[in-house]
Amino acid sequence: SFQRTQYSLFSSTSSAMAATEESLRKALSDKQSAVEAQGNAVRALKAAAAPKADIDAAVQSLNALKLEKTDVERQLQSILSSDGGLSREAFRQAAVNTLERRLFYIPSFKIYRGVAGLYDYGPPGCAVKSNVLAFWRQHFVLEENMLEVDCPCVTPEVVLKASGHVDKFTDLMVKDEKTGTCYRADHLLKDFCNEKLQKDLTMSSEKAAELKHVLATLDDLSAEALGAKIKEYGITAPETKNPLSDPYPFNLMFQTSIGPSGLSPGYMRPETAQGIFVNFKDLYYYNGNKLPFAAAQIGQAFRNEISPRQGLLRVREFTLAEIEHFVDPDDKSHPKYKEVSELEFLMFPREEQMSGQSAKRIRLGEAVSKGIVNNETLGYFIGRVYLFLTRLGIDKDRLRFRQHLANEMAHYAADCWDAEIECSYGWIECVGIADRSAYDLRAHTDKSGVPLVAHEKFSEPKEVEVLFNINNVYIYPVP
Ligand SMILES: Nc1ncnc2c1ncn2[C@@H]1O[C@H](COP(=O)(O)OP(=O)(O)OP(=O)(O)O)[C@@H](O)[C@H]1O
Repeated sequence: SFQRTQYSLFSSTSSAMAATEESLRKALSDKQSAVEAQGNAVRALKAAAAPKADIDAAVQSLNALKLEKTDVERQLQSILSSDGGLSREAFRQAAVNTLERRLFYIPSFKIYRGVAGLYDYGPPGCAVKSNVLAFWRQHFVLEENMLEVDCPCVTPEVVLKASGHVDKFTDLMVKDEKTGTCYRADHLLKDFCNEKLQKDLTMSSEKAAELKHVLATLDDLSAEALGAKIKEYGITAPETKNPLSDPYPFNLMFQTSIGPSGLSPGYMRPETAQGIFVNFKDLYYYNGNKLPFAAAQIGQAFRNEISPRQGLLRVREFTLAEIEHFVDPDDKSHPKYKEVSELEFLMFPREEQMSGQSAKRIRLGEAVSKGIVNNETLGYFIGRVYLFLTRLGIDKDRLRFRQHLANEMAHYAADCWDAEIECSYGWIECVGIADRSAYDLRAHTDKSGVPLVAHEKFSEPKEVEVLFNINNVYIYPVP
């Protein structure tokens, strides 16, 4: 309850704050121009040796304008650091100190000075975690009759090669050119934009809009584009101010080898989903060879994050709870969709992000019928995640569903939405909901040679034409 009371101090909604901020920035830039013009007028009067009364009157209006400008500056400053009088940083520090003192969590291996991104849960932390997981299991696995599995964390290379993780599970990294310290390139750019927006009161509204656009499209930037922005804004290493290298990809998986020979490479799994995909054939059989069905898994995931920060929000080992729902690609309706279609909450479609608008309240049914959300099944899970998070106690005004930008999604994905929660670190992704098409099943079918497919029995026999390209053995089923 301590936490909820403190958070309720941050009262303004972010969209109202954004509108006020924009109008204050505009007012400040108008006042700045007026002060400059009046200053020029005073100088011109003095140069022309105008009568003293005229000069005094002009100086008086200049001073009045300066006062008005200072007033707008103060208002802008106050909304930029606004949190009801309690600084977010100070509040967070107080919360962290309390949680650590009461052993909700403890930096792992503390007596050896700890390891960044690794944490232990103490007794109350274990109790909270176990309650959250029990509720997750109840809300998703039991209420939806999902098939739960529990697979190993150590995964042979072949599985993660097939899924694309060995080649593509990377973040863009930059290095301090003198000390070699590593940073995540997009995080440095994000911090730069946020700090500028908060602290640079003289920034024009055009520049502010540009930085907001960079923030909105950050996940969309290629290594080259990120490098160009870092250079353009003169971003340097945070601690030393040394120049930074160009961004380059770093694979986040912890590598290991399985067995004593060292000949069988493996990785600590970066997600639990692959365990479900490789078991598809048996799970489908267990489900009576029928679609749709869902499988779920709760377990540890490991990511060698470049520079873990933000406490428990970005760590190197964490518990993931994942669901894979398998559906007929030609029929993505959901029998229980009606149960969630009337829910209304904050959604942030990609169009709004690109044009610099804020998230808005949309009825889920409307988002699906207008095609903003790609299909009913995806919409159903967005609704279920909304119910899960709000029943867990998340404030619905600090919860939004943000659609991935086109390039942010993997090429095979049809649509992706992140549930984001606004906390003292800003909007943080907590759940990812994606229509991944049949990419993973197809990839494991190709690599393993075991067909991970479902069959549909038509009520009437159908005649289909199949074209064979003998050279490449491509098969084109004609619907
Ligand atoms: N290092 C981490 N520590 C804690 N939670 C994480 C970490 N990485 C991802 N998550 C959480 O796991 C969920 C699923 O992971 P997903 O693969 O979608 O993340 P992601 O999009 O790769 O994350 P990001 O791009 O922020 O690194 C995310 O929604 C996020 O809440």
